[in-house]
Amino acid sequence: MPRIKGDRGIPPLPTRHDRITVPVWAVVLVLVARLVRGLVVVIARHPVAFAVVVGSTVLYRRTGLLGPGVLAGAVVLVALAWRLVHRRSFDRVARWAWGRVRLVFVYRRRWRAATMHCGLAIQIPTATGQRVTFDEYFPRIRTIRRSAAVEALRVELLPGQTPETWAAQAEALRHVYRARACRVRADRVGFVWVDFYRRDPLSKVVTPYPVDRMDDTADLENLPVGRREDGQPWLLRLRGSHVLVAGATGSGKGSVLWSLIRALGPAVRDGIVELWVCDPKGGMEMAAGAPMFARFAYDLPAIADLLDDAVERMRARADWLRGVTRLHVPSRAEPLIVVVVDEIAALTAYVTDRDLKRRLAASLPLLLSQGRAPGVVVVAAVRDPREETLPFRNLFSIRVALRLVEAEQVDLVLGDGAHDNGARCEDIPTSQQGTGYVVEGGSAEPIRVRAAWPDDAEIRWTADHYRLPLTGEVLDPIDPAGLDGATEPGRRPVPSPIGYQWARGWVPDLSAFLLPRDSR
Ligand SMILES: Nc1ncnc2c1ncn2[C@@H]1O[C@H](COP(=O)(O)OP(=O)(O)OP(=O)(O)O)[C@@H](O)[C@H]1O
Repeated sequence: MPRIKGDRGIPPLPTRHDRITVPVWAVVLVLVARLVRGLVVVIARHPVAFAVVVGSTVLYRRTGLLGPGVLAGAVVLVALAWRLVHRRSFDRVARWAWGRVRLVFVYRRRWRAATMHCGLAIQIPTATGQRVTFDEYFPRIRTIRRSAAVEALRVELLPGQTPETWAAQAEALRHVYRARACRVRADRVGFVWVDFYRRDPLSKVVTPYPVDRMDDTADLENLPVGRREDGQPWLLRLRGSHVLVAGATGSGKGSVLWSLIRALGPAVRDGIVELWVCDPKGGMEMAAGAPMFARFAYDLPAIADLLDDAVERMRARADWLRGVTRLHVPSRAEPLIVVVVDEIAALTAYVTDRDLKRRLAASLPLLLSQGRAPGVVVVAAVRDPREETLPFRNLFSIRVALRLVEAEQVDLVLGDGAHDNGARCEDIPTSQQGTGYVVEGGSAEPIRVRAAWPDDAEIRWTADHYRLPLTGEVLDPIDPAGLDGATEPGRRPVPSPIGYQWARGWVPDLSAFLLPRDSR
């Protein structure tokens, strides 16, 4: 109901203004001033283009067609030489230049109409005595960034707009600019990035990345496991994160796990990562990587033991690190323990033995809630992400949703609103295995990714090339001054004739006979 006795002023009524006579010289002066202002703005916005136009015109006037022709030839030759000598810098500049061209001739050309028809421009009616006109305000494109797959516009929001206002119009903008997909990302306050995806770099199988040169702990925060929709590598931050991969049967969960294991190869070989692998599906899926695994269990009792040991190790480490650091630094003496579980639902929902069920129900949530800081992280795959099968899925900080059967499952895996934000996992074609969406560290925006596909030969090569050190190495005793390389008190260096880590995993666990009790 409109208020009748409010404190708001009465809106101005349209009135007919007095007719004012303006001298011709004043009109001409205003027009010239506007022209000069427009010219200055164009020069300020496009200095390079302006310089090129002026330079070419001057050259043409002085030399005829010869001058510009020679100049163009010289430019082409220099560009070719540059491309041959330093392809990377050439590509960067070429991308920038082509981006400017696209900005002027594609985006700016249709920008006013696009934003007006999508409701992203603002019209304020102004009435005079004779007619009603509108003051129009258009959002400004501040910059463009271009890669092989995506063109991103940084846009300044108009008053009253939020990133959600723009996200709601992403589909309409996609059609205006004939893009394959359009997504909106929030930038710093007052700005958004509007990403127009042109090519789909995920339509083809992604070949595994070279990982040979990864020998630094920093790499554990940037493990290349596939490709992102913008064509960049999909880098996974494993140190300090638990990872959940959900997907229907045949969606390619295995390729995510194997790409991750493969990326960890150099760290496994160097002893700064230990893989503790549980395959409740009988061991067939993961057995090929056994030479890399510090522990490998494929029946429920063994898996329960493995998880109990992981909890014990986590607690001991947490006691030792308390007050020293907030996040464990992996070292050869105290490696990052990566507990890989293929089909975690087999440990949470399908266990019938009451004792095992109790042990598993205790150890898994403990690892997930407390393991991050002391360097015991869990990477798990699941087919059915419902509450009944995976009650603690929110404890995973990185969640990947591959092809899913129902749209409702998307928000279960990636968090509320992910489906509305573009994660259409139910629409992923069955032929695009390994493709999905990832949400990291509480970000609301799902990123479309595809895992690399290491085939059987590649997995065999990886397992062989990055197998565990076979000879037990005598590790330095505790170094109280430095954390890196320090040994946890109570865990002593392990000399072993057959290789300590090897003995604890694939072949029967001989540590019970070989090692003193406190070092197990
Ligand atoms: N990233 C990928 N790129 C291309 N093809 C893939 C990819 N991942 C998997 N595939 C193909 O899809 C098939 C099924 O993959 P995978 O076994 O990893 O699925 P899954 O989700 O683990 O299935 P399940 O739930 O039955 O274990 C593979 O045999 C392979 O042919």
